[in-house]
Amino acid sequence: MHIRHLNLINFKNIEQAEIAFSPGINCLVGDNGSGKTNVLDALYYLSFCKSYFNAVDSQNINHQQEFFVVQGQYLRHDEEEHIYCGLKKSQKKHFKRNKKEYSKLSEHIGLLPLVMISPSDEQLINEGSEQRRKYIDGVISQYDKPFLDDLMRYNRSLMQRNATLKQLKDSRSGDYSMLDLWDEQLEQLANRIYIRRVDFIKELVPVFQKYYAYISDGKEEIALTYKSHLHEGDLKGQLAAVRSKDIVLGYTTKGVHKDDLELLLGGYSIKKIASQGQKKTFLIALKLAQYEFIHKHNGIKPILLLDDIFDKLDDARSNRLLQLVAEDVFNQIFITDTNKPYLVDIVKRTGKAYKVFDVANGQIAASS
Ligand SMILES: Nc1ncnc2c1ncn2[C@@H]1O[C@H](COP(=O)(O)OP(=O)(O)OP(=O)(O)O)[C@@H](O)[C@H]1O
Repeated sequence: MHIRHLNLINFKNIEQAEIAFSPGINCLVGDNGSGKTNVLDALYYLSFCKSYFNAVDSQNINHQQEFFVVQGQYLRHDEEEHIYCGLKKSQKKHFKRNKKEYSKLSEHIGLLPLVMISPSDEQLINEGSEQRRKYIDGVISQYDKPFLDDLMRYNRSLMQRNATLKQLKDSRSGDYSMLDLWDEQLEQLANRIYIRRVDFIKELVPVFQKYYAYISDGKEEIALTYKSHLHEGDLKGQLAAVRSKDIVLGYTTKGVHKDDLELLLGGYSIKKIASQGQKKTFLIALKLAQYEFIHKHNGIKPILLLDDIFDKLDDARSNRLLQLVAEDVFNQIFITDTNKPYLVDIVKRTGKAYKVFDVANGQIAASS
C-alpha cells in the first residue's frame, strides 16, 4: 500500500499543494518552520482522521482561511482508494472513502496503516503514564475494534464509580449497592483490556529489543515492562479492599486506568538517566517494533513517516538506522530533514527509488 498523490488546501501553512509521491522514499527538505512536518501530519490525518500534533481540528486550518481540505489517492491491494478530509470552521469534519462519507470515523482506522516517528514522541518517556497507555491502546485499537469499545465502556463505568464515590464522600449518603455494580462491570472490562495489553507487550518487546540492540550496536541493556494492578490478581477483590480509601479520596485507585510501562536503561529510569540520543534510539526501536506488529496483524506494510530522524544520533547509529531503512521490511517512507545534501546522500545509498521535495514557506516543489 502506498500514497500516490496528496492534495492540500489551507492545511496549516500550506495554502495549496499537489504532490505526486514515489512508492519508495520521499524526502522533504527545507528550513525550520517551512512546512515539512505539516505534510507528514496531513498524511497522518488521512490514516487516523486527526492530527498527530494538534487535538483541536480547527487549529489545523490555515490561520487566514475558513476551511481545509486534505485528499489522498492511494494504491491498496492493487485498488485505487480516494480519501477525503474536509473541515470548515465551527462545522463537523467530513471524512470520505471513495466519495462515501463514513458514519463512524473509527471504521476508517486500520485501512491505511501508518507509523510516525517524531521528536514529539519524547513525551512517551518524559510525561505521565497516561501518554504510555494512550500509545499502547492506540496501537491495539488499530487492529482490534472490540478493544476500543471495551476501553470506552471501562472509562464510562470508571466515571460512574468515581461519581458514586464522590457522593458517598460529600454527603455520607449514597448507594453502596451501586458501587457493587460498577465494581462488577470494571472487573469484566478490565480483564479483557488487560489480556490484550499483556499480549501486545509480550509480542512487542522482543522486536523492540532487537531493533534497539541493532541501532545501538548491542552496547546498552534496555528493558520495557508492563505494570498493572491486575498482575496482583482479580480487580474486584482489589476494589473491595480499597473501597473505604477510595471513598475518602473520591476516586478509584485500582484498575487498568493506572497501568504503565516501565522503561529502563541499564536498570535505571530512562527518563532520568538516558542521553538524548539514547532516548531517540529507544523511541525509534519502539516505533519500528510497532511497525512490524501492525504489519503482522493487518497484513499491510504501514507507511513510515520519519520526522527529523537523524537529529541527535551519532554517525554510527544513523548508519545502522539507514541500513534498516534500506531493508525490504519497509515499504513507502517519508523523511524530513533541513540538510538536503546530507539527506539525499543518505537516501541514495539505500539504492531504493526516491523523490526529493523542496519545502519553503508552505510551498512544496519536486526537486530537479
Ligand atoms: N493553522 C496554521 N496556519 C498557518 N500556519 C500554521 C498553522 N499551524 C502551523 N503553522 C505554521 O507551520 C509552520 C511549522 O511547520 P512545520 O512544523 O511543518 O515545520 P518544519 O518544516 O517541519 O520545521 P522543523 O525543521 O523546524 O521541524 C510554522 O511556521 C507554523 O507557524
